Amino acid sequence: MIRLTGLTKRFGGGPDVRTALDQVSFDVTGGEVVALLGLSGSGKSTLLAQLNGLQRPTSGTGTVLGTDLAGTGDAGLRELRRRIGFVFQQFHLVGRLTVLENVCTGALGSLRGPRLGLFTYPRAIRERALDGLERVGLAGHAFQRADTLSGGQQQRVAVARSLMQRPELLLADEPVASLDPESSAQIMRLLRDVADQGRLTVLCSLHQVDVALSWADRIIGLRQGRVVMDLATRDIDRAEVMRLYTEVGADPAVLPATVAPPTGTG
Ligand SMILES: Nc1ncnc2c1ncn2[C@@H]1O[C@H](COP(=O)(O)OP(=O)(O)OP(=O)(O)O)[C@@H](O)[C@H]1O
Repeated sequence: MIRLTGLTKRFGGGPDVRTALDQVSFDVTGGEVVALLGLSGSGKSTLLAQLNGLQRPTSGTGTVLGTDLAGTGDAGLRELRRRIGFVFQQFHLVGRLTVLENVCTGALGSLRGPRLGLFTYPRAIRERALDGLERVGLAGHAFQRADTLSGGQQQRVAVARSLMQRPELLLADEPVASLDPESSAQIMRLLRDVADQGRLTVLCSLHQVDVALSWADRIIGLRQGRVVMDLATRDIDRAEVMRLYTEVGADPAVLPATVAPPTGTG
């Protein structure tokens, strides 16, 4: 599903060069649910942007769903992105459109030409979008303007929209950072259900250690762009994960041993 070997990403050059990812190596197998943890600036978003081909690595190799991240052209990377769902911290819904139409936009990658208005989408797409809303518990809000929903509801719509692509891999970048604890729990349960029912692989960056521990099969911890922790959640305790945040000045090389989780953690 995912194989990264020595993946490095640098921004800028000369004295201002910034290494966002430093020799990142790990594999993710199908159906795994992985939380990415680390301080602000540790490289989580950059890693997700590498995985969906939005940014190219500076060095190292990476393969996602069989696509070589460094060696594939722009068209090939666009094709890869059609197979990957993405959920962001900001939901990016179009506020003036109905909830249902927002979900339909998730299918645009498989349609030709732009669509303006719900009824310009094929009926099969509208039906699938409605099923998706049912799944996230919002079918009753289908014809409401998206900007009339709460933040938690909007994020559920965003999840339904991302599933319209029938993704093989779902990447989420701090999907609950702007939500209250109850809405956060709902979204994480939803992502877990979606992963379990669809045998979907999920990688999700998070700032909430407890959410990650109760939700993920595996935790990958980053510090200054390096993987310093890679453990199955069942083999890890909270104090160990907190070291990612507390030993701020520590050299990443001396942080908790990187332990590859056993295969089949999902
Ligand atoms: N486009 C860019 N140009 C220059 N530097 C960048 C760029 N994107 C990220 N960086 C730098 O790379 C490092 C990693 O950033 P990244 O956004 O991946 O961290 P993060 O762990 O996702 O942080 P946060 O939790 O705050 O979202 C940071 O030092 C950041 O300033």
